[in-house]
Amino acid sequence: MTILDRILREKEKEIALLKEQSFNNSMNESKPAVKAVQSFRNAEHMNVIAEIKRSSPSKGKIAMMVDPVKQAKLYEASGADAISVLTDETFFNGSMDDLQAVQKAVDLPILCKDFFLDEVQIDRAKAAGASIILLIAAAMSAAKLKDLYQYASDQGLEVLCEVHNEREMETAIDIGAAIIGINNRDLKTFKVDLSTTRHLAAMVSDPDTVLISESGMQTCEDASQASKNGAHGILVGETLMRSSDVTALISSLKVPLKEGGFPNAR
Ligand SMILES: O=C(O)c1ccccc1NCC(=O)[C@H](O)[C@H](O)COP(=O)(O)O
Repeated sequence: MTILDRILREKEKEIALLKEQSFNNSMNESKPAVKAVQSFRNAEHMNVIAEIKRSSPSKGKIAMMVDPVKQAKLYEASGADAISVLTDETFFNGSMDDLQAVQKAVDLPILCKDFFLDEVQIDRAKAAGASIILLIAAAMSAAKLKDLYQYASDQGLEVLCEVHNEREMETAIDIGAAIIGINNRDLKTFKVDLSTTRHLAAMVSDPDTVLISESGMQTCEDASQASKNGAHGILVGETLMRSSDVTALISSLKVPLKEGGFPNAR
């Protein structure tokens, strides 16, 4: 059984519990929905989605003692364009409370980075203040991906549709995903290969698609490579969490965006 299988099995239990509880959607005081990530394509510099990540299955403990609000404020002050909050408790030591606290503290769009398999999780993320959710193509059938994508869009949320291989990219394109995240980390083997972005970005021909290169980003050279490959944004977790100078790091990652977008969009 792969780590992704194990995570998804836990999620099924979490979903069953969520359905037993009833949380009050009307308590949501989230800011008005704006298509923030979709506007990434108009930027001149690389958009940085800075992640709050205490630990991970691949790296173990990263920053267990982090204060998510302090870290989020630092990200915002340093020029991050959005904040990703890992909300899974079992495998990443995150929580929905983290997301809610971060959302109240900053004005940036907030990505709820979790393993979504059901509408009830989308409702909960929205209620906590997320403006973007993640849908992982490897986690579900194409039909389910399409349904959850539609559901989240109907709720006014943006969707980062994550792919890791050609088949998943074809599915994301087929369902009309407006924002596609290319994960350089194979969620089954944990191997990180930044050339995944180059390889899969070449399949995209719709100039309106926003591409995000996810995982393994460490240096401005990595960000430049992602830009050259057509990414409009990068999602950075561990490197930022371990950095002693977040401001300098984010500034260095905001490299110029390649004119004309990704290779096939010309
Ligand atoms: O990071 C992991 O070990 C991991 C394992 C299994 C599923 C998902 C995982 N990570 C979630 C992410 O997508 C990353 O946190 C995100 O892309 C940032 O990656 P990094 O900059 O390498 O921390």
